[in-house]
Amino acid sequence: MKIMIELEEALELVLTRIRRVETERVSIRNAYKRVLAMDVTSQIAMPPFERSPLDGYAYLATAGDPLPLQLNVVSEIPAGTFPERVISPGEAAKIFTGAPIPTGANCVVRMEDTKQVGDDVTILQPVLPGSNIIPRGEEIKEGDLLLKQGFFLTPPAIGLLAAVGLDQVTVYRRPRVGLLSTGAELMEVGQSLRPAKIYNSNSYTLRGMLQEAGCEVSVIPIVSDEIDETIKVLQMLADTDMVIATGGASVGDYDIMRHALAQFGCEMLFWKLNLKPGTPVSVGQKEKQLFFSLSGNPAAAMVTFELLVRPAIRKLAGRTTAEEGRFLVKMASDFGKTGKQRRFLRAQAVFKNGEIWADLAPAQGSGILRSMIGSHLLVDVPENHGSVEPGELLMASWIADWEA
Ligand SMILES: Nc1nc2c(c(=O)[nH]1)N[C@H]1C(S)=C(S)[C@@H](COP(=O)(O)OP(=O)(O)OC[C@H]3O[C@@H](n4cnc5c(N)ncnc54)[C@H](O)[C@@H]3O)O[C@H]1N2
Ligand code: MOO
Repeated sequence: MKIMIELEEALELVLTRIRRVETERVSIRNAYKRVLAMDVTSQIAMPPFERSPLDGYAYLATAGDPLPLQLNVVSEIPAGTFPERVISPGEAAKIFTGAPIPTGANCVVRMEDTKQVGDDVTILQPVLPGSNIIPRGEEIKEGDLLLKQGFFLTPPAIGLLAAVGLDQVTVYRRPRVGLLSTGAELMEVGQSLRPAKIYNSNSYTLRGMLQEAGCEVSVIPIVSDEIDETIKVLQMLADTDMVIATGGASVGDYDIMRHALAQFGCEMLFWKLNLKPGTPVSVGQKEKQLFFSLSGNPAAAMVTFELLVRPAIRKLAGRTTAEEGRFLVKMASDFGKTGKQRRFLRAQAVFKNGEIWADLAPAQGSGILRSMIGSHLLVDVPENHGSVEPGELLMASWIADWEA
């Protein structure tokens, strides 16, 4: 097992082990935030017919039309009505927005530039041939590739599926993730706090992050620091794709997680990342299941979730669209960095003069959950960097899917 590796190496080790989940058919009504498992091509053109973008009159325009132009209104075409009547020279059809252009007409003049009296209309502002006609297939042609496999279905994407008449799509099933918190000091909410105990918060934080990432989550209430009990719990999670445990990850006598994983039959990929917070991460694999043992420290667990677990879930879920990129931010605060290790700092994004400034959360301790409230960014301070100065440029990434 490798010990103390770089994040990038850890990501590669983990991502090569991940096979995306199987597929299922769902109604587009239930497809929001699901991942497409098929390429979607359109069977129809959109719009399926030439149509009018405005309310007015359709007629056959020529370059030398007199001004004003007198026409005989021979039909009316509301949206949704097929125009049977062919329009001959000297005739016009009263037409409404979204209605098909009648045969024989080659333009639409807007209502405001006309005057109708009885069956006669005067065109006060004649238009050129071709004016105000939306061509068939303006947006989509038959056979167009609309969305690729791996696309994360957003509201406009689902609207697009509806626009071309698809009522069902093949998507990847939701990843199933098991979550457990270890620690003899932990208590569940709803009980009064006993001496030397704290409430379990990690299960709640991570459950939300997993649900937001589109996972089905099985939460196991608190597990003690016993290897045997931990193995029993891991057995209970046999039908999950991934298990995330917090606590018991470090070097103490009660830090049993990686030993439990190994005894359970996992191949251990690595232990410890060369970064802070969250150094003592380990990852194991048993058959198709991946196991992440994260630090019990609440902020450290969230940061390593962002850095390592989230990309793994994206791949498991079948997503292929680009991850949120990294970008330069200007530091709005200083940070007296003591250790040599690479450090990820939590910061609020502040927009000033068209630039993104990173205003650091006041407390950066691994256990300080409040530092994640209102933090939008993880700022990457390289190894051996020394203290961070205000105005300095550093790389950062968005902490996905959160709002302040
Ligand atoms: N001698 C050493 N000690 C420690 C080292 C080290 O290298 N040598 N590493 C430190 C670092 S860095 C970290 S990070 C922590 C990681 O500890 P564990 O992953 O083993 O986590 P625990 O000890 O179980 O818990 C740490 C901290 O977080 C609290 N906690 C745990 N679970 C929860 C939960 N579900 N909800 C809320 N809070 C939780 C726990 O009570 C501890 O206070 O190890 C250092 N030690
Ligand atoms: O790696 Mo730990 O989270 O720094 O304290």
